[in-house]
Amino acid sequence: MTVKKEKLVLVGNGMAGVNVVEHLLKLTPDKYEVTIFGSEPHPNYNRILLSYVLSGESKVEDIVIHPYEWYANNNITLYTNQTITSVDTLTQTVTSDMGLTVSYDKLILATGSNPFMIPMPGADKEGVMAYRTIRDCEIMIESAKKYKKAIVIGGGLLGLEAARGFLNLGMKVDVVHIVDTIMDRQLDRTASKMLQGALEEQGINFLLEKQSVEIIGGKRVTGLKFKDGTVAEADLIVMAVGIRPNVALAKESGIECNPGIIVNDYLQTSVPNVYAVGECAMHRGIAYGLVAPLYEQGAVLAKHLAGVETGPYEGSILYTKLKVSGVDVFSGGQFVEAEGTKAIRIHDEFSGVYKKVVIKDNKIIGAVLFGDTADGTRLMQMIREETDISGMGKTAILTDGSSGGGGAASGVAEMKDDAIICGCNGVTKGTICSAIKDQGLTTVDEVKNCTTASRSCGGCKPLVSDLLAFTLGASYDKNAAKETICGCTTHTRDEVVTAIREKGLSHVREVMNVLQWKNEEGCSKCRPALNYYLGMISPETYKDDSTSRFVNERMHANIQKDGTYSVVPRIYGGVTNPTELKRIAEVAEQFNVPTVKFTGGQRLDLLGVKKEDLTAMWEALDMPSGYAYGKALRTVKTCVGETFCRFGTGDAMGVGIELEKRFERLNTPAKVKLAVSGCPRNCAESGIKDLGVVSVDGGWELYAGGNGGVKVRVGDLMSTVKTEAEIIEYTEAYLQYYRETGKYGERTSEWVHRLGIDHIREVVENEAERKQLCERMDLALSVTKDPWKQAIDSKKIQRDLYEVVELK
Ligand SMILES: Cc1cc2nc3c(=O)[nH]c(=O)nc-3n(C[C@H](O)[C@H](O)[C@H](O)COP(=O)(O)OP(=O)(O)OC[C@H]3O[C@@H](n4cnc5c(N)ncnc54)[C@H](O)[C@@H]3O)c2cc1C
Ligand SMILES: NC(=O)c1ccc[n+]([C@@H]2O[C@H](COP(=O)([O-])OP(=O)(O)OC[C@H]3O[C@@H](n4cnc5c(N)ncnc54)[C@H](O)[C@@H]3O)[C@@H](O)[C@H]2O)c1
Ligand code: SF4
Ligand code: FES
Repeated sequence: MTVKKEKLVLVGNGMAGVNVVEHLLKLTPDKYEVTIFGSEPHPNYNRILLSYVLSGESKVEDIVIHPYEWYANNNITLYTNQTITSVDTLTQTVTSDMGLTVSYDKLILATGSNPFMIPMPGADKEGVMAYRTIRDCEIMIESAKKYKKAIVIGGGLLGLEAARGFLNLGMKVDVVHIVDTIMDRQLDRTASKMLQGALEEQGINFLLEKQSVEIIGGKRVTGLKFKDGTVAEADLIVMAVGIRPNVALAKESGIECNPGIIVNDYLQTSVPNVYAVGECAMHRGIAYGLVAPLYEQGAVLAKHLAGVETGPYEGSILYTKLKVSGVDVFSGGQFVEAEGTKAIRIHDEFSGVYKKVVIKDNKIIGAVLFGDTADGTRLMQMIREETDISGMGKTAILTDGSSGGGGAASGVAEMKDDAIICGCNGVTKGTICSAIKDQGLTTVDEVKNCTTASRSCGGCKPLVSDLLAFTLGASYDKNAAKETICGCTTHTRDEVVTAIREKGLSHVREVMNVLQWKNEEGCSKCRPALNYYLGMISPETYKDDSTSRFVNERMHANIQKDGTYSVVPRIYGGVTNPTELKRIAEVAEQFNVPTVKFTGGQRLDLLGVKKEDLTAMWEALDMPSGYAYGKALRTVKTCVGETFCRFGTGDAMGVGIELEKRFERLNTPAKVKLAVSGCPRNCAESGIKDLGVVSVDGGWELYAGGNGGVKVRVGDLMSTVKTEAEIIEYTEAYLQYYRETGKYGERTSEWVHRLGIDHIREVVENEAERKQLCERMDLALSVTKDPWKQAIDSKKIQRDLYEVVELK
């Protein structure tokens, strides 16, 4: 006899609701027939990670938690893009805006929150928005292509993450905040001011103690007016001033709300068989706005619905971590000192680290960390477990950053199995330890893939590492928490490079064999990387493995979205002449090139070229390849400099041409762009190039690690030199050091950030080291050949790469 399943309806396809269903499927897969309604046109996704989508670090498809197949595989009926507009609690049915009515035995309301929109005049203008959904994120990304200046109202977590995103999208951004300390709900004054300083350095402008009173403009916003009469310009305004539980549906259905949907310790509402979970729920007077508490609620609700014994949900202690790269901020528990509390503080102004722990009755009740947040999760555990710290020294409570990591140091051994290690994903110590033992996991990455712990904000990584140490004992290699080249190997970039050098390895397959690659064919991540490292280490003897290169590099042309190619001849320093221009024009005509375009790097791009025309075009052009497709030197942008400009103090064109001629064809870990400006007016944009040269009074300044692309970064001043010969020498040393220590695919902006400009300056300015680097660079440059010339001279290359084979 088959038992009839109960009908469970979930309203809200967000993080909290679907998490309950996930638990239920594990606890009692056959008890319920599940139907889910979601207003958004997407399967369940990780809202937290929207900040990474906005900042360009992730794509929308990367943040989906459960794809459509998950619903199908678990027999869940999903209605996306459909909003439930009424609940009839007597007949136990819900009805959607599309007129669909579904009955339930149990109903979960997980409708989340609505962003609070300040009701001021002009708030309905085009360009005024909230930041909550994938759609919002897409609008912000699209707007950044058209508009230049954004204002974010609200200097809380959401506002700051949005502001950082705008910077990455190339917009200028003001953050308007009502009081004089940002993140005032999470940080004390000291940490707040340190954070403000760090974010100002990144480029965010703060307008503090400002009360917004009116949004001005025509149909679309043009500015924001404040109570003090001042106005700030804006093409886009994002309101991030907090959220309100979304209770419209519950209220209209007669379910008690104040202001969130009132629930008891088992998440039951005032109406039988109706539950509420997540940001819409109000538990003991609190509506939470972070995922950790929502998952804690979900775990209790799932057990309750499964009929499994469970304790009550008694509330959560909050902790947060700002997800802005380059700043580490953590806040947890009751971080403001009050009567009866004492605090331990460490404030190292040199390294920009601030740590404060608030203590009451020998127990830690709150913490604020800035600059080094490794202690965060451990301190949270001590807060939750009310650890008695009377016997502990100050350094046992707050590490100095060098001692962290050992299983014992972080106290993971003492934690209970149900202690939550990863708040974002609600993963407990027990789950992680079982997975490590049962699945034979040895790295943090493997734990992430298997359990989802550390998948979101990453704040729990140190603790996951400690759990590996605790579970695997002496066999745990802490370095296994290292960043491997890819999933085919357990080796890091540095280990592979060392092995190539020490073992004298000479081709890609040999490296994979000797270092016991798990996947003997390698993958698109490791093969190009190995090919680069081998060439960098032995430039004279290594035979480039073109099969390990990406298609653009193999073809020496960028493939376009319609399958045609682009041809970009080199124009040194962006300086050309009538003969060259005529030739380019003639070739474009001869080969019917549909589009000829000036690039941002001051050269000409012939677009829409057929594969079979490539070799003949290069031959006709008779110009060197511009390497527009390669991880190599791309362009050297120059201004006219002292030759023509009345402000110029240096020969920008001359220096630029010399640099480009010297380093053309040089393979580098990622693409490299240079620029030379003839005076600090910087018309060649030297501040946002991998190396930017600027003529100043009495010499030249060299700026390192700039980037004007996805992650905009202003270059750091590396050195000031006197002569043009020194520019070449310093650039040689800098680029060679990048070649030798950069990870394949890592731009100089990331590399300079990782190694630190002080370190790079020390290396480059040390005469002995500089000379050695230059020698190795000269060797690398001595063997480069123009790929187009090689193709023109080789019938085999032409046949293998460029001939179109007619299929019969
Ligand atoms: C950009 C951003 C970054 C964040 N970062 C963090 C972070 O780092 N750490 C953290 O802990 N938290 C973070 N949060 C907060 C976290 O995302 C939320 O706390 C969490 O998503 C709330 O989950 P929920 O399921 O309660 O609500 P939601 O995720 O909002 O889900 C509710 C869903 O229900 C749908 N819905 C509403 N009414 C109906 C209806 N009547 N019918 C059908 N569907 C309906 C909504 O469209 C929505 O999809 C962040 C939030 C944002 C916006
Ligand atoms: N990293 C994270 O954990 C993270 C990231 C993003 C969002 N979130 C969550 O999403 C939710 C929304 O975030 P939020 O930052 O909007 O909410 P919030 O309530 O945390 O912060 C809003 C901020 O806006 C300020 N403010 C209020 N009115 C203002 C006004 N008129 N003008 C200027 N400033 C004003 C407040 O002082 C406060 O600091 C929160 O629950 C938050 O915890 C968390
Ligand atoms: S950077 Fe200076 S020298 Fe060069 S074009 Fe601009 S103003 Fe003239
Ligand atoms: S705590 Fe955020 S990913 Fe684990």
